[in-house]
Amino acid sequence: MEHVIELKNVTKTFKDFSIKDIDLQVKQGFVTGFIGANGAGKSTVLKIMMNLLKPDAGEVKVFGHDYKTHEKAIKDRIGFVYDANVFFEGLNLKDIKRIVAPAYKRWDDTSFYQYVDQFELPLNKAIKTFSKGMQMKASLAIALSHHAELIVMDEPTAGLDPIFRRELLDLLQELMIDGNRTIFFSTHITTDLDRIADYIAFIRRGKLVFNKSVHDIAESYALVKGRNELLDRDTERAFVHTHRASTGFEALTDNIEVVNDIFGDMVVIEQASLEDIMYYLKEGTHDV
Ligand SMILES: Nc1ncnc2c1ncn2[C@@H]1O[C@H](COP(=O)(O)OP(=O)(O)OP(=O)(O)O)[C@@H](O)[C@H]1O
Repeated sequence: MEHVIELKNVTKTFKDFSIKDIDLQVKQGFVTGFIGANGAGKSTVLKIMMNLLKPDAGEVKVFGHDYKTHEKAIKDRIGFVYDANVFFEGLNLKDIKRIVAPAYKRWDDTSFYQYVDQFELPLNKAIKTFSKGMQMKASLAIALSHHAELIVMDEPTAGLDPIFRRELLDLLQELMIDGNRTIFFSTHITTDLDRIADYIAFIRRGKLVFNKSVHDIAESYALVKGRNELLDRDTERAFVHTHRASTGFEALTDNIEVVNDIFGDMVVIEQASLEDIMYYLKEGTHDV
């Protein structure tokens, strides 16, 4: 099985927003980061992947199976982490463990208590008294304690302090040593992705712009800087988006060869960060 998650032509329409015709395949054994501006549709896609939301049209397959026939078997193999209150607020972590553990075939108590210890979580305090970061850690401890092959997370590092954030990324990297595991997570913190992501999926206004390896992204995109006089209607076509300032222009290209042909050494070409790519593609003039 090459792809653990496959979305085909997935569409979901809300009153003021829609997910349009999403085709997305998540590769097994890799970490894929899911990025996009606020309101681009990341949580909606994650919920569709988790069968918490039904698409209006299209196909969703996880581990090659359909939720209609294999919901329990699929969920057994996924650890899902998100920041909304998944748990009954009045309960403590011990109670929650008692409720959740029997639902999983491969629940591992030792692992659970190890994470509780490592994340310094109190077992007997009501979840509603937990800080946002502690709630995320609790959600993680549960998700990681049943040997999930697929870990799906909605902004797992949001609300975490920088030290724990780094520890979490290290932990996720350790989990990936088992070559069968797959991680798919959304984030706004692109430096997290620089640390651990193999693939990046980028969504803009409900449409998937790309799903590429970090290597391909580094090869495809570049930031170009030069004097404004170099720009005209023709030369500007080499760019996805151009930003002019009084001191000169800065632009994103997805075709470095063409930029080299047109401008030669009259421009400076630099590697584009994920943040640059997100910023320029947000306003981009054409799809890629
Ligand atoms: N149940 C719903 N009913 C109506 N509109 C919804 C519903 N759920 C989400 N939306 C709308 O869909 C759009 C996308 O929301 P979504 O939460 O998927 O974005 P996101 O990319 O996860 O954003 P953020 O980065 O801010 O968390 C938003 O405009 C939101 O208001």
